[in-house]
Amino acid sequence: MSAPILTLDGVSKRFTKPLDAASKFANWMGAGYTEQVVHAVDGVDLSVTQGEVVGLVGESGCGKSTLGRVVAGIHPPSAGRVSWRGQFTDEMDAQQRRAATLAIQMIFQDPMSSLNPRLRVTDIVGEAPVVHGLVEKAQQDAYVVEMLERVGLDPSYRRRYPHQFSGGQRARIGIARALAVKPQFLVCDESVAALDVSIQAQVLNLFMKLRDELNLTYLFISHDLSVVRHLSDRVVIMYLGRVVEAAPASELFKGPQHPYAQALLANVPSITARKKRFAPLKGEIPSPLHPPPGCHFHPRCPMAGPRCKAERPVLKQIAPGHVAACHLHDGGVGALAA
Ligand SMILES: Nc1ncnc2c1ncn2[C@@H]1O[C@H](COP(=O)(O)OP(=O)(O)OP(=O)(O)O)[C@@H](O)[C@H]1O
Repeated sequence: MSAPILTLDGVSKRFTKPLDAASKFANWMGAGYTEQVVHAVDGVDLSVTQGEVVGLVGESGCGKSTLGRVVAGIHPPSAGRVSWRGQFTDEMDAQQRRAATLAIQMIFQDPMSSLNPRLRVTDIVGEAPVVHGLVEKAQQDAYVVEMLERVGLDPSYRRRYPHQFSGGQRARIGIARALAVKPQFLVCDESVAALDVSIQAQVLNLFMKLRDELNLTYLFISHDLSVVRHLSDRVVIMYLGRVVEAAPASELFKGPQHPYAQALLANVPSITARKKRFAPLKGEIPSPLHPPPGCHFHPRCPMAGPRCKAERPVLKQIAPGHVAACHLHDGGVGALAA
């Protein structure tokens, strides 16, 4: 296997929030709460190789977008390190950081809110490559035409504004804007979630065509397991800020090993129609303000034992390229480690 181009090593991201009304009231009663800390991402290790499509899945609020933003350099990690093409991002000089920022682009869910409504498409797509010196000002228009053609948009519409396009076309404008700075790695955050199913399929096909044409690598964030299954070489499952299982897509969908992954897959009718092997997921995801101790999933896990309440499971290899963080695969859930 080739060397990874992106590596996350124990990456965490915490956000501090001011006290809410309930906590302030509790303080008035003497509770002594200080600021609240959201543990959005908690000690994630991840490597991605050139040309890979990694699907990142999990319930709402588990930290997928935050992790994607750390990868794209939008959020600095609170702990741990990110390395891009063998170099730690916190050791890069300004020029190297700029190159990495251009190389890793993020495509967001809602193109309407991520495209400036006051700019014409030609400026949305063409400004950044000129600002970053990738294209001469005199070449900007021809370059925009090339980018729009690449994503399947009629370039004669380039003087229009975002609101004059359909949802699918706006998604393509967002993709053209990202491609215009010649990225190598795309973080797609729910990039097709807002689209009708038939348009989704077209945009997913475009992502795959671009991968082949431009040798792109993807971190594809989605809550939709059917989309991820269709697209990904490897799937990473997150629960409350942590990776609980990662495996080649075909292997994961055939035989998920972590009870959370099993429950998540059981919730997808298209995957479980023929075989009802696992019980669907029950209960609410706990708050990342107060994650449960030990295995974060233990309050909802049908297999949890005393060890799960006390000890954080680590990722263990189950098969080549297949890891899961569950005590069931690491000595059992029954007794506390000595
Ligand atoms: N800037 C921020 N400030 C404070 N809390 C944040 C911030 N960004 C995210 N969070 C919190 O971090 C946690 C993880 O959020 P995140 O958006 O990464 O999850 P997600 O899995 O992408 O969810 P969704 O699928 O709903 O987008 C949530 O509890 C969220 O409220």
